[in-house]
Amino acid sequence: MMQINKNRLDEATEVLAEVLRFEAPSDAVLSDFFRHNKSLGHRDRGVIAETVYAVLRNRRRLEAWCGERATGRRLLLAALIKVQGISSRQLEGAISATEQRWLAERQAAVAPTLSFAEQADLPDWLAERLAQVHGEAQALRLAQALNAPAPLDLRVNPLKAKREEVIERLRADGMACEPGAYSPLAIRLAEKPSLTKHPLFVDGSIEVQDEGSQLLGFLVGPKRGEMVADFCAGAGGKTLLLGGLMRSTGRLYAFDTAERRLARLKPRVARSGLSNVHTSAIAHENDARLKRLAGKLDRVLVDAPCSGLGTLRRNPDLKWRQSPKSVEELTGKQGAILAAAARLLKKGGRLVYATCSILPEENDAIVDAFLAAHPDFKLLPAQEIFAGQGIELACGERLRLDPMTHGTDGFFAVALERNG
Ligand SMILES: C[S@@+](CC[C@H](N)C(=O)[O-])C[C@H]1O[C@@H](n2cnc3c(N)ncnc32)[C@H](O)[C@@H]1O
Repeated sequence: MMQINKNRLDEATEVLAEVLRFEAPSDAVLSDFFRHNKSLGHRDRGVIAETVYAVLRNRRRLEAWCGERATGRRLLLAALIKVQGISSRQLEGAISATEQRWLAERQAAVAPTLSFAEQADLPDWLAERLAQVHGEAQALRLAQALNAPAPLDLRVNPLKAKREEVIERLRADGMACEPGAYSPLAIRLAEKPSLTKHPLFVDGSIEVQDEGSQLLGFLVGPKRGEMVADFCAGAGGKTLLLGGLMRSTGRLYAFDTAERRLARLKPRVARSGLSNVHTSAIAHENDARLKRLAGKLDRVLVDAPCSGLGTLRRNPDLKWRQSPKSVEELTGKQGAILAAAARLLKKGGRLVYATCSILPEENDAIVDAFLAAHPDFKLLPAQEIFAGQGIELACGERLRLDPMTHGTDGFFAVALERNG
């Protein structure tokens, strides 16, 4: 049972006020806060982060429960009681007499009637959009799965270790874990221990990566000796997997427009033991540096910048930070990046378009428009690509993953082959 005290509650109140301004990603606001409050111990940090995230995940239901004047502080108290199962007695030493009276009054009040969007704990626009796509009942189940915390998944680096050995070692170290359901390299932990100092992490045998994200690497399916590009590599979660599947042979370009993100890839590449990765910051998707690669690559992954709404389990703030307007802006970029990346492929080469979004406008709509404008590309059924690697996943042509059905984050991906 979580231990709450006055200090933890006051610190959480302070950082939540900053988080609820939604000017920066919540994980960045929290890390910054902890960096400036070094006296907080590991446990304090855990409790504060968990409670802030409980508010972000359940904000609409908690606001309704609080009634009028749902301040950040009240939302925290509501989250402790309604989400984290703390009793008002346990809170007595941590809160004022006025707050105790307010809590007692709210607990005695009749439960409010919730709208569909409040039940789904999504902004109205997103709840409506998901209901249009899936129908209300299914949209509600999907929302509930997206509003729950994610498990911790690891990916084994095939250059350094075997999955069974890693599982054995983690279990010997007291960590309950199971092989992933789909990715041959995935391990799912029962809890969320900090692993950054674990010898297997330090020596590059494991990385933290959602199992769904791993499946995108298998859809690219690069072979030894090939020329491959990870066009939107970021900090390189997928680059590392692609490099491992290539057994560190051939050439793997990691491009991104954000130099700071690419910089975070460097130490990860060093740990992984890969020697085939070439990182390069580009100014935009039509950067002149890409010209010399036109028509030369065997495989290109476009892990496009997207709303991230498939990752609400890990980034619940995104549902409050995205809007129809931000999604529209992203769709323009996605189409342009896909068209530019396609030029790098040689005949017979494979292009994978992927997002961690659950919105058709960022997914099918982008691929359909691309296929209409590029008759020299055709879809390769994702299910067959997986089956060829011994991965059983009944996904048909286009891969759609979601936490409700697969226990992974929400992802969309298609594989396209250049024929002309
Ligand atoms: C979904 S993230 C990539 C995550 C990364 N592949 C991973 O697995 O960790 C999308 C990335 O696209 C990058 N990006 C945005 N615009 C771009 C462009 N025009 N060309 C290439 N990359 C771009 C962003 O900086 C961001 O790192």
